[in-house]
Amino acid sequence: MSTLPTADAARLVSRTLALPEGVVDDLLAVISAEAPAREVCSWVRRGDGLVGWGTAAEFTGHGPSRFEDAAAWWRAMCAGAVIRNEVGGPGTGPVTFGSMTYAARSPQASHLRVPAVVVGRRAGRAWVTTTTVGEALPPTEVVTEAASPGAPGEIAFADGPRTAAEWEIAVAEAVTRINHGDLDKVVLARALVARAESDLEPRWLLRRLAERYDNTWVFAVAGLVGATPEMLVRLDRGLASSRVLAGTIRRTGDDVHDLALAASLARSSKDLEEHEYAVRSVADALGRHCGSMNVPESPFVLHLPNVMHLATDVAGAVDDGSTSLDLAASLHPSAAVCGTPTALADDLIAELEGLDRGRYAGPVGWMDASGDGEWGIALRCGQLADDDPRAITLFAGCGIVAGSAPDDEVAESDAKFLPMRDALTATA
Ligand SMILES: C=C(O[C@@H]1C=C(C(=O)O)C=C[C@H]1O)C(=O)O
Repeated sequence: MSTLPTADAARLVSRTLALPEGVVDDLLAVISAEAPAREVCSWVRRGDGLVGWGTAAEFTGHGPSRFEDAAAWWRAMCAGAVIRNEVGGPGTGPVTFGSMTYAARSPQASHLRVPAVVVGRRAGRAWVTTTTVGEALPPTEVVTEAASPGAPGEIAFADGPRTAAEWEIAVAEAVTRINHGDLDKVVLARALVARAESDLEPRWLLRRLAERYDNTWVFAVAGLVGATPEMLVRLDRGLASSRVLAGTIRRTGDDVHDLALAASLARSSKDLEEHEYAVRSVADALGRHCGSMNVPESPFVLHLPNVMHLATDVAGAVDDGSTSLDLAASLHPSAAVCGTPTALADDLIAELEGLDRGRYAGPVGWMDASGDGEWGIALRCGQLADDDPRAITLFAGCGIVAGSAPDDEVAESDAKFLPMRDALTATA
């Protein structure tokens, strides 16, 4: 069902040039104002990362083989490529952004997208890559600040397939199944639909998200826009690392009280148990590709403006030639977004959630021709509607374990909607 290129079509031609200091102070500001919403690509954290626009090549895939098909497509595109790269290092040369569906059963497509123009920044160095499919090197792009995006105006929010009250009942049912011994943990998600007065611009949302959530990766791929705090896997010249999050507490706005809450989160047996399942699932999957691993014994508390999470950074030295997308495929779905055991949790999600997650909770990120890249989990995000430029569906989910209280989980999901809700309703 996937669109694989023919050998002829696979000839990527790409040129990467260094940009002088001062040209790119703000990656998000250089994204072309003319780019249609679905063409805007972003992966930016604290000013570093990659943005892109335009289309050199595109892959869409479905079903259980979507990761394999995407990996084969990128290998074919890179095998025939002509690459002029005067910068070097991860994220230079031709780059594909990607966003994969959470579930193999989703009717929605998984995407790889090679922008015509990519601008990157890392440790004070900036570059521009132009890519095309054909014979001749593409012309270079003049990188400048684009016109500011417009605010979306008044926003109306409506329930997704389930109201909060209906979702609470689904959570209660999940707790019953867990107490009955059917499984240990399941992650259930809910959706909200937002409709704006004016067309929604990813550039507006990205900017607002980056301003407030500097501990996250601010992403956009094929209309999926968000700010994720969770790094599924980064591969940088053989070193793989992953930031596992699970176990959450809402912030109150009172810093002293929040510190006390952070201390209680680090001691909460319910949250530590939920966290341990997620770390195990990532460490086991990554361990299959790595000669040596570093798995810290206890988590730290990651502070975000809306919530705090238990977090563990896992690392390993990859010894089997896997690319970052191969690693993302074997890590997905982790217990942070699915549950434990995986197959039972996945079945319960299908039974109770009443939602097509689409690409929410799937891997989102980028990869270069060497296979290095970064894939986060698409959380704290929204999917722009295909048929309505003013509509976006927002998603939030919570890990449910034996000690979970359904009303607390509703409040936690509300807190997880906040980054996108605030970005939509910000006035400037
Ligand atoms: C599923 C989401 O978040 C995940 C669930 C968490 C939890 O239940 O504690 C914490 C971080 C994420 O791994 C989401 O934000 O939608």
